[in-house]
Amino acid sequence: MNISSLTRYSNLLVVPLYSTPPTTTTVRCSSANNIAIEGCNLNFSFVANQANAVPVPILKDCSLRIPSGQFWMLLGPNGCGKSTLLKILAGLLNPTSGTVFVNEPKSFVFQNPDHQVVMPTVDSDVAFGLGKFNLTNDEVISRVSNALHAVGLSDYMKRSVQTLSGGQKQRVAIAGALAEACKVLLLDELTTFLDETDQVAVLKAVRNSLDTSAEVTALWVTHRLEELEYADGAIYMEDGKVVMHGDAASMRSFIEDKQSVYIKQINS
Ligand SMILES: Nc1ncnc2c1ncn2[C@@H]1O[C@H](COP(=O)(O)OP(=O)(O)OP(=O)(O)O)[C@@H](O)[C@H]1O
Repeated sequence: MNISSLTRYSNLLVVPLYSTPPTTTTVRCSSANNIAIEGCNLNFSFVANQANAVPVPILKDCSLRIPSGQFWMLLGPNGCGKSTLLKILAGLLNPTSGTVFVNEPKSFVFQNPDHQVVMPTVDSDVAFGLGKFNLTNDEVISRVSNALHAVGLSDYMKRSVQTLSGGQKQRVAIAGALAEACKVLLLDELTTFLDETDQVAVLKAVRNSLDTSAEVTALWVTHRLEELEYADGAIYMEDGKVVMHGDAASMRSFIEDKQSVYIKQINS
């Protein structure tokens, strides 16, 4: 199922990146108009249980800024806070402090492909969210067909969703968001449950969706570093903090440096 048109956002705040020390990146809030996703000084804490109401900090002063029309990845080890940050950007969680701006409409696609599809056939699922737009039948058909084309599923229009692979279901969910003219796709570890062929197909579908429409921006949570080759930029988190924020080439060398330090440590 797509959660589309989530409405909570703060005022537009924006930000040039300023020069960065070697292992951390800081994003400063100011103003710019080509930014699709922005978080400024986001903190988030959970209260673990009512008996012990001491908040546990999960996100620590996280800032990020993603230009319109780009495919960015949110990387980092298990438990560092990626999904929490994504849910705050989606409006599914409220930050303890800090501000968020995300272009509307936005759509959140979940990790489990079986939670994505609600209708019996591919075309009816993609059309599911279009009822609110008061479109003619021809407009609905055109939107569904263009969206399925963008994700490489033009030949699947009349297929039963029950017969789709996990990756195909993810692509149907993305097509549903595109059909609704969604401007921001927030994608939470979509490749976790998929085999390698499906993983690549979903990545290519997102890449192609952005290449087809300059209006769409995507943020993709993953811990698979090899997926970086499809991205324009990336954010690397550790222990609730954003430690690197930059284009894909800078991120690759940052991660290679990190890996070589780690290899030296385990060999010494
Ligand atoms: N509802 C919750 N209550 C308490 N702690 C939580 C809750 N949800 C997440 N956490 C904790 O917050 C931290 C960050 O979790 P999050 O799911 O954002 O990390 P992640 O980087 O997405 O991890 P993964 O890659 O394993 O999915 C973890 O330590 C997790 O245990």
